[in-house]
Amino acid sequence: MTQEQQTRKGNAIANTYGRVNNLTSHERFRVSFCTDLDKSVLVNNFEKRGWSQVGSDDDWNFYWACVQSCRGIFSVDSGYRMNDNQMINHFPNHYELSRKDLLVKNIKRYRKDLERDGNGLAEKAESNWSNSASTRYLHLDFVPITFVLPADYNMFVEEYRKNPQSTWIMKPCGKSQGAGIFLINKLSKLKRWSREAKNAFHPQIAKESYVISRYIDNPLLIGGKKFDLRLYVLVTSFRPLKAYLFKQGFCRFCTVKYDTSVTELDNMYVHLTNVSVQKHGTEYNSLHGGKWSVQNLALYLEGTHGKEVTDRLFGAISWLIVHSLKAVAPVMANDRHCFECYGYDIIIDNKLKPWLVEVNASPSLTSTTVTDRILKYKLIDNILSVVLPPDGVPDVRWNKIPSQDALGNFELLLDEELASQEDNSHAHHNKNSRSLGNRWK
Ligand SMILES: Nc1ncnc2c1ncn2[C@@H]1O[C@H](COP(=O)(O)OP(=O)(O)OP(=O)(O)O)[C@@H](O)[C@H]1O
Repeated sequence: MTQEQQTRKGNAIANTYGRVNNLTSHERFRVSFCTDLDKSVLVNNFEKRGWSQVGSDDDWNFYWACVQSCRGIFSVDSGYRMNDNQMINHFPNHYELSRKDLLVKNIKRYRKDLERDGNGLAEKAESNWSNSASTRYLHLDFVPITFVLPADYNMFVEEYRKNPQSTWIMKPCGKSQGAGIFLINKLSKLKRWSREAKNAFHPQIAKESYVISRYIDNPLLIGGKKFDLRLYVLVTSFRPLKAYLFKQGFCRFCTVKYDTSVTELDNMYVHLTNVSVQKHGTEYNSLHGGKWSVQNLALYLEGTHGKEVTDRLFGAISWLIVHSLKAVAPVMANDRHCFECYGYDIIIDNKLKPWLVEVNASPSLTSTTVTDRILKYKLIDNILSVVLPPDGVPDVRWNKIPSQDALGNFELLLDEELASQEDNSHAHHNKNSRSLGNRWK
């Protein structure tokens, strides 16, 4: 940032403080917003609230930023200090949750910490994956076994040799929308790729790191097709953890029937559920966009597997989300100006076990269908009413306790502050767990 930009920013902040100090009523405070994303679901929501748009170098109160801008704002070099009437939609180090390699690293550390403390959650048991006995976490086993390449190459080979029949999925850590992803079922394929990618596995010269994860090759299929779940989770604080789950998630279906044969291994229309991949397929239907609401999924599952099983699955999904957040909470910079809406990608296997595939810090706000647009508009509307105080003016001094009405389609997933205020927090947790399965209805 240039000297001049810094001075302008400093003035802007001083102006805002001045305005706040003289504020006698909400009417006198015109909220100004700034956004890097030209999305109607965002801008319409801001304008509906009577907010006015300003540039990022101006005096903003609410910034819906892309992660790059956010990095700039929080960088030490920028010298930027936010005032009490400014809020932004990312935590400074959200990548601890949203980067594929860091998510796995944090979950591994979380399990180890719990194990060291003798916590029952870290209980282990012998498991039989692909007929080879190994020890697995009983409860905290919700992320497919993953290694970071090139760093963990030797560990990966060791694991691979235990189950040479299994399939693995390679994903570049810094990309999204299915870019650069491929499946492998032979070590030789990985070695060939490494040679062709010019020393991709040489730690000193590797340009990009990858994660390699066990491929969930037994996904639950509906109509013979693979799908994943996109759920939205809003976090308003990491310490204490306050998280909300949006009840209107959806399933994203592949356009081509699932097929595990080797000949289809490179067919991404069979294996990757990303809309950005599927929309290029000849079978893509732009009316429904290959999507199903999570409510439809629940009804389908209740019909095919029964209510109890369905409730248990949704309870397990909520549980998985809570523990992924707890895993990163200690390392998150808990800046009170920040909130974040994460896009959780979950695959359900044919034993109805949910697996966490990825967490997105900037879930797509592009609408591929009319239903999509309505859903995303509502999502933003509800996010705003949860993160803002009742008068609608950004203020980080607010106690962050939204009213029941303000939640809209969000449901409280976890509020550690509230839980610790309960006389018996254990009883509170059990009460919470029991209701988890019902929160999607
Ligand atoms: N371990 C796995 N087992 C089975 N399928 C997987 C696995 N990991 C990823 N996939 C499939 O690949 C798709 C892309 O994976 P992922 O979401 O991790 O990558 P991405 O390119 O970063 O996508 P996004 O645009 O959501 O960020 C998933 O939506 C899922 O369908």
